[in-house]
Amino acid sequence: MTAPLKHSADITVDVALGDRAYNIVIGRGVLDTLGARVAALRPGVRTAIVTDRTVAKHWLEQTERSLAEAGIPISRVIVEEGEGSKTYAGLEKVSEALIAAKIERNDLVIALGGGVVGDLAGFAAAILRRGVDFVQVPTSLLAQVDSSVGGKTGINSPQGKNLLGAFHQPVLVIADTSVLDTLSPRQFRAGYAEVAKYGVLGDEAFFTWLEANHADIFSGGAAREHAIATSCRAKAAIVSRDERENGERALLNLGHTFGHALETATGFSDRLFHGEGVSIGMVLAAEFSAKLGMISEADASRVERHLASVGLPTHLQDIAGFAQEGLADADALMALMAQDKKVKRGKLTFILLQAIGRAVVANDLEPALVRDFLQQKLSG
Ligand SMILES: NC(=O)c1ccc[n+]([C@@H]2O[C@H](COP(=O)([O-])OP(=O)(O)OC[C@H]3O[C@@H](n4cnc5c(N)ncnc54)[C@H](O)[C@@H]3O)[C@@H](O)[C@H]2O)c1
Ligand SMILES: O=C(O)C(=O)C[C@@H](O)[C@H](O)[C@H](O)COP(=O)(O)O
Ligand SMILES: [Zn+2]
Repeated sequence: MTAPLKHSADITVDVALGDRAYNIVIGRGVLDTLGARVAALRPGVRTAIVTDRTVAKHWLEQTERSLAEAGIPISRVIVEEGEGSKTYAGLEKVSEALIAAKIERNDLVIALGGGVVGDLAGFAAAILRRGVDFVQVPTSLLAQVDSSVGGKTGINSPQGKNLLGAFHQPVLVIADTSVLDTLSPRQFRAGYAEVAKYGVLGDEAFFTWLEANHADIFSGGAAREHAIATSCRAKAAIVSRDERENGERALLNLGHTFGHALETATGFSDRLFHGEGVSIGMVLAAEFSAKLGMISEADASRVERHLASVGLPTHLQDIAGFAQEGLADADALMALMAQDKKVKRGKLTFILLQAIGRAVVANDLEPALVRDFLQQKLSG
């Protein structure tokens, strides 16, 4: 039994990317330091905050106050919440608003929100006047542990997840853990899937720690900050070694080949949040690894048990409306997975497990093997 953690002072994690390096600042209340940090980083800058309606209701005033107190001019763009904004239409809305606000090349876009706002605002910043810097202020658990770090930005196509985008690193990430207090339990849980992912893919000791400490993470204890910082360190380390996913970074995609296909099949709707798709996808990846003889059935069950124990969906049948057309159909899911960005010369790439804490990139998998596995899961 480990001693309970105490709430720590702010934690800073460096993302070591040479001239694109930046800090992730994690802690309760760090949102109030945003203005001073931005002013120090970019004296005289003007900003445009991009956020969604729900986040604006809870956190826009405090964000604007911090910037205003540092004398920073602000304009704002507010989009609808949810994946419906991570679209061509959402990108047009944000881009045109930034142009109308006369955001110049040396100004800053501030993404205040979850992964949807971060990906959307980051992509708009990447293409506005061929590239404007941006700051991530992640407000969901998922965004604090994953999407705000690493510079993947983009939007969805009706044909697949994140099919349009750019690598565009933020210049600063401010992760105020107190903003998570207003996040819904279902959204918090969805974000937890990406936390567990770091343990499953590369850190068995962290996974074991999560098994013992998840209740404290969910109730807002000090374990929460530790989990967020550990996740950010893991992602920062991988991204700094392989910024553009030529190799090792693909490990961060554990569960996503299946998960993204499921999100697309459910129309990027509330039937399945991204983290929920990752949860089911991670279990499928573990079970597929077991079927291929790479890990034991017991290890695959251990992954499933932990995710299920926090209330995450872990089976295809857990998705609302599972029996509807498209989902319970192995060929349809195979067709969706064919659009995955890891596909090379038409061949699927999967992230599989050699152990809990040791994921590997598997290229060239025989499609029939994947299809048979899916068929078995769909009818099981
Ligand atoms: N770029 C990356 O590396 C990366 C990594 C993981 C996920 N993603 C993407 O991130 C998206 C999912 O992100 P998400 O789970 O944050 O979803 P999201 O951005 O839709 O946020 C979830 C919901 O919670 C609300 N919300 C956010 N913060 C809140 C707060 N503090 N209080 C109250 N409500 C709050 C939002 O309004 C929204 O309704 C997906 O599109 C996924 O593809 C990107
Ligand atoms: O940062 C990465 O790399 C990831 O794969 C993190 C994922 O959690 C995230 O969902 C990412 O957006 C997926 O990337 P994609 O390239 O498969 O769209
Ligand atoms: Zn993800």
